[in-house]
Amino acid sequence: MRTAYTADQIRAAEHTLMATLPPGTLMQRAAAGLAAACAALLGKVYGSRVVLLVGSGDNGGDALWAGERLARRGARVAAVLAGAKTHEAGLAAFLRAGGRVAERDALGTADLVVDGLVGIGASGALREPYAGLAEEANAGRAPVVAVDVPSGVDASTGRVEGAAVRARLTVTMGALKTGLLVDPGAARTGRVELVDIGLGPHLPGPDVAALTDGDVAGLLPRPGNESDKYRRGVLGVLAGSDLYTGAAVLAVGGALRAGAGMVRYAGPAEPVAQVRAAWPEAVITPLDRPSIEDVGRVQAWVLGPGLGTGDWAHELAAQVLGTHLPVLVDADGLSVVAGDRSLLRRSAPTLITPHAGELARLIRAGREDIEAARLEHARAAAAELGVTVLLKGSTTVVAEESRPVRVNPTGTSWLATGGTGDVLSGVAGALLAQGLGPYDAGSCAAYLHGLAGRLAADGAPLAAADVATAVPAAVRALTART
Ligand SMILES: NC(=O)C1=CN([C@@H]2O[C@H](COP(=O)(O)OP(=O)(O)OC[C@H]3O[C@@H](n4cnc5c(N)ncnc54)[C@H](OP(=O)(O)O)[C@@H]3O)[C@@H](O)[C@H]2O)[C@@H](O)CC1
Ligand SMILES: Nc1ncnc2c1ncn2[C@@H]1O[C@H](COP(=O)(O)OP(=O)(O)O)[C@@H](O)[C@H]1O
Ligand SMILES: [K+]
Repeated sequence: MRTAYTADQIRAAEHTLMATLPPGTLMQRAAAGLAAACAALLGKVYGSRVVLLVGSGDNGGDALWAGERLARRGARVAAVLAGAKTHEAGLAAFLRAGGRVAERDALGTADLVVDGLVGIGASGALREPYAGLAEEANAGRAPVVAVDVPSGVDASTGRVEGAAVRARLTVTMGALKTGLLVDPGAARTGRVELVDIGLGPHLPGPDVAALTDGDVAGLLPRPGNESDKYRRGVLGVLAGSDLYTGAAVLAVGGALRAGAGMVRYAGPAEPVAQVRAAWPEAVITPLDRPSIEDVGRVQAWVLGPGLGTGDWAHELAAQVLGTHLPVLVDADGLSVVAGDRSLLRRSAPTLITPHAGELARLIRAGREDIEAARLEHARAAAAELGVTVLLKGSTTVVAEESRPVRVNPTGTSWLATGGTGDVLSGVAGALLAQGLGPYDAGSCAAYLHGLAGRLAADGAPLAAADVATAVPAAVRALTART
């Protein structure tokens, strides 16, 4: 598990650790790691041109002390001082080592730029001259190494208001910051390297967590010797309508590929014909009225993709959410519950899988506000609705009350195509049916779906059905790597 923390959490841990150490020790540890990472990126240190963007706080101090180390190894290091004040000891050591203070035009000839403008002490959008320097660094040819966080990215949330550095590499001190894992901030970090400064024992419980291959491999249910199709977990899928048939086919496909012992599909004539043709493995109940009575026993339900939003869908939603089984609500199912939130008041686990627009309708917020602050809104929705929330998008997050938000590290923007969400609902539903709780089912499904998306795309466009097809390969890949 990779864990990440807010700026306040980091600051508190640093405070405790610093009290046990001689002054300056942490900054020296940070600078040593930063200088080593810069040297590795440069390849050849001697004679290379490094430009430091130095803000007024300790983030600038880190940059200056790392610049000092690089200068001692023969790099030509220039510091552009952006703040009204500068870390005094860092600047003095930097100058002693042969570093020089320069104007911003030094950026034009840099081989490497070190962004030490602001770190966890930043507040609000970058002000001038910081904002202009960040943009100039982004426009240049030299790779940018961000110190702790790319300046302009909110370390605690990943929010970006205004200009922000776009780094090739972010060297972060002590522990990951939440903003490095969540878009739009995560899109600015490049590769993230963690420098151990001894903070570990002083950190509290994490703000967010990201699963790894090993975590997912450990959580995924596997059939044992004694397994049969019923014991592995049966999923019921209520999806599709005569108008929208594809959603049913894709959701059932995702579920079958994600290890359900059996998938029972129930729906009207058109999607029944399509699902039957695509998936002979599914057990099908044609519905001429909205009732789950004849569907047979299941261990979990998926409700919603392509279902429509009229009386038919409302009736099915009321019945399924009235059971004591885990239910995943997606797509049209979310529109139905947005119109009648009392349907979500139940004691069995409920996992909802909205994209930003669907969550906006559910919690009466603005879509753009949700996209800019995914974590906060997913958390707020989980608390307000009393359900587990998987918020889809460029960074998928899974929020459940009193637990760190799980931030999904896999995926590719090739997944931004119609129908991939339907596949995800099938995958997550299958994991619920196999006995995972909604928090693990949601976060493992997002992980597998993102990995399957990467395998299916492999640098080129994909269709949603390809993602379902690639789910077994994703399971194999992550198992092989652990
Ligand atoms: N503590 C430790 O033990 C260790 C800390 N470490 C390092 O210290 C970093 C934290 O340092 P920090 O606390 O000095 O804050 P920091 O991020 O440099 O910036 C604060 C200054 O920036 C300014 N400013 C703020 N917002 C702004 C804006 N929007 N636009 C423009 N300017 C803005 C504001 O200055 P002002 O404008 O008030 O002059 C404020 O005072 C941390 O990220 C890590 O790199 C490591 O060495 C490990 C050990
Ligand atoms: N820019 C992106 N980067 C990565 N994944 C994305 C991006 N945009 C969308 N996705 C993923 O693609 C899927 C789209 O789901 P959804 O919006 O429900 O589409 P649909 O309703 O057409 O199935 C989600 O899993 C989402 O996380
Ligand atoms: K920075």
